[in-house]
Amino acid sequence: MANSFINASLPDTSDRMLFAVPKKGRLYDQCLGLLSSIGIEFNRKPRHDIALVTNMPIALVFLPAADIATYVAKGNIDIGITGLDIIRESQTENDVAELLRLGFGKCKLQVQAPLGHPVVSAEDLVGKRIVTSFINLTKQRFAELEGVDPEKIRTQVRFVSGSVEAACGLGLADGIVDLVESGDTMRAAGLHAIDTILDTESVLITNQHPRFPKLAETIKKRVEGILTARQYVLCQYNIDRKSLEMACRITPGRQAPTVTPLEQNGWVAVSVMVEKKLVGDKMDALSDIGATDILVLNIANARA
Ligand SMILES: Nc1ncnc2c1ncn2[C@@H]1O[C@H](COP(=O)(O)OP(=O)(O)OP(=O)(O)O)[C@@H](O)[C@H]1O
Ligand SMILES: O=P(O)(O)OC[C@H]1O[C@H](OP(=O)(O)OP(=O)(O)O)[C@H](O)[C@@H]1O
Repeated sequence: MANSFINASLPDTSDRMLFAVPKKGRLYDQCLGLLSSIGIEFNRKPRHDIALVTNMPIALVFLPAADIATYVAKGNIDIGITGLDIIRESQTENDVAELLRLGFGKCKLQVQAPLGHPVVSAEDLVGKRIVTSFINLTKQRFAELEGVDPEKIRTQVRFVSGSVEAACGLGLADGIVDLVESGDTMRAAGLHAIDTILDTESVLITNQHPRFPKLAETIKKRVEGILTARQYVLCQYNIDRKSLEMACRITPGRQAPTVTPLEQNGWVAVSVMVEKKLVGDKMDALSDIGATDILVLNIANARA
């Protein structure tokens, strides 16, 4: 059960859903962008980690991404955004409900070793020294490799809180486990990836028993609408009715295309949602079967 913040210098959050957002780091900008696109308005005073939303009964709580899953799991926070890696590392997956994958903060948790060394697979690091911020996931992976329980592994797994990639160069580790997106940080440290433990991205989570289930559902639907709008475009074109069946096979839409008769005899106008990443191919194919006036429009928001 979430507690309100009881402190005279803090705003009264007792009647508000507490929504945790990373206070800095890789997910921060994307989260603020998402909050703005779902219509959440707030004023955050400098150095304040709680901000009252002005147009919904919500209080935003800015927390380290690494702590958000734990707060949500324990019920101190009702809903939040964090990384899948953090949920798994904090072993809270059974205590939080994953509402939506958000499509940003995508990266891999990988075992890495110095280039030019004989270590070419994670098995080669069994019994050696590993440094990481992801102690639990690392121990689980080496437990699998060693065929024992995580607390019985021979591999020495040591925690550092950041700049993990420096550990091998400084002589503290034979290998590391850390997040990799572009691979630039890894390569700059003279490392290469030898195993992937997890593919991660940011997720919207709630407590299993949220205090404000209707409001949490509203947030989920709004976010879903924005994700759909980001993923799809609206494609409009004209086509001879004789080719309509073929055109509908090319652009079946999410549900079905909208078809409107044109004044021009035997022709129809089609309006249909198309996945953004496929739109070039779809336009080529439509053009090949004689479609004309093919237009592609961005979708600002959507609701199923
Ligand atoms: N390079 C990256 N690309 C994409 N997502 C990332 C990347 N690095 C981290 N993330 C995601 O963002 C989350 C927060 O990581 P980030 O490095 O921003 O932490 P932080 O809050 O700044 O803390 P720290 O001070 O420990 O770095 C990670 O758990 C992961 O889900
Ligand atoms: O593959 P890349 O695109 O180079 O990204 C990977 C880096 O990003 C993260 O750190 P971040 O830069 O967020 O800072 P941190 O080391 O302080 O956590 C992660 O810990 C890696 O170091």
